[in-house]
Amino acid sequence: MVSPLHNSGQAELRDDKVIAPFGELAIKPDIRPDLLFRLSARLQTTLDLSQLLEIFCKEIQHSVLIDGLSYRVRDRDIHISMGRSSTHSVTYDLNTRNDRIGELSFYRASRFREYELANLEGLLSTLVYPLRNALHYREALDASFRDPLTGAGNRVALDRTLDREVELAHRHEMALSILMLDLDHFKNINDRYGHHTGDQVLRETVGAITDSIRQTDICFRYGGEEFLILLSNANQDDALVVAERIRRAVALVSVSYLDQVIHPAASIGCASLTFTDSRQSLVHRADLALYTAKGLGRNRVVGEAILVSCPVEQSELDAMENNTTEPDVQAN
Ligand SMILES: Nc1nc2c(ncn2[C@@H]2O[C@H](COP(=O)(O)OP(=O)(O)OP(=O)(O)O)[C@@H](O)[C@H]2O)c(=O)[nH]1
Repeated sequence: MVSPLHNSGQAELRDDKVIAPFGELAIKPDIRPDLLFRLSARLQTTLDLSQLLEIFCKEIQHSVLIDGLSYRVRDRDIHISMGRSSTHSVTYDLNTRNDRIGELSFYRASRFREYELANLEGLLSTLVYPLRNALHYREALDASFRDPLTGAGNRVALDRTLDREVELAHRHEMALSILMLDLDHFKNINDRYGHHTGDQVLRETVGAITDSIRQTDICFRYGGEEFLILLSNANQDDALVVAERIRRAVALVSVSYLDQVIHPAASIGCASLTFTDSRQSLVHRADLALYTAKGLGRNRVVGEAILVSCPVEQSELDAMENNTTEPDVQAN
């Protein structure tokens, strides 16, 4: 499985596999063939990164004792740890010819001996390809839950996430709010400046939204120019504060078209989970709040308190429909 070690200190795997660099190695790995065989068979059984590393961590103990390991892929925001981190560690930068597949560190209370490092490196050779496949799988999975234009979560992701979050919030009696955001007069932006500019506005809007929320909150593209923002552990007051922050951030978005600068505006409706809410009723109330925000003149945030204390008649909404602000356009 593993070629002899070169003087350069790199262990090269057959085909295109390379683990580099290993440092000054003089000792060849001495691993029982049955262990290598079983390890590589077990690593073929899953595409889940955590499971893969768990299998690896458990199986290699037959050859090298470790207290824990940690795997990190910096540019993909992946960090998985298991076991304990101890005083002594050794870190490998894992690569195939075409992919950098992250850093793997092993921890132990006592120093690693040379022959143990040689064995670790031999064992790593069985992990490289399965790890690369698991990373590709995770990438594909991520992509299938993302809107390709804006990078926001798509409807499939929304359906799965919202059901789960509503159930969890009910079970643990935790607050949960959603914001329904719709860009104002977006059709005019498309009509005047073209779809390409419209697309750019959508992308920048999602950037402004994600910069305004916590990492645990999620932005989904609900429809064309409509977004649903899921705020975990946020009650109505929290949600209104976040919504206003988002509204302001969207108003600061600027997209250039020839000598003009387009500033979009957004209307936002908020709804917070009650004991009796289902996912559908929660979304429906956020939609109603959004509808009210549009009716009240757009470019504003409306919470449920307004719906309760100041119901807006349909006739009023219709009258207000004709009296609204358009996207702001400035000439340079
Ligand atoms: N550029 C671009 N436009 C889109 C996309 N998806 C939907 N749209 C456009 O979004 C526009 C939505 O228009 P409307 O539903 O009339 O809403 P609006 O003009 O924003 O008006 P209000 O919501 O009432 O303020 C339509 O012109 C759609 O073609 C997209 O992916 N890219």
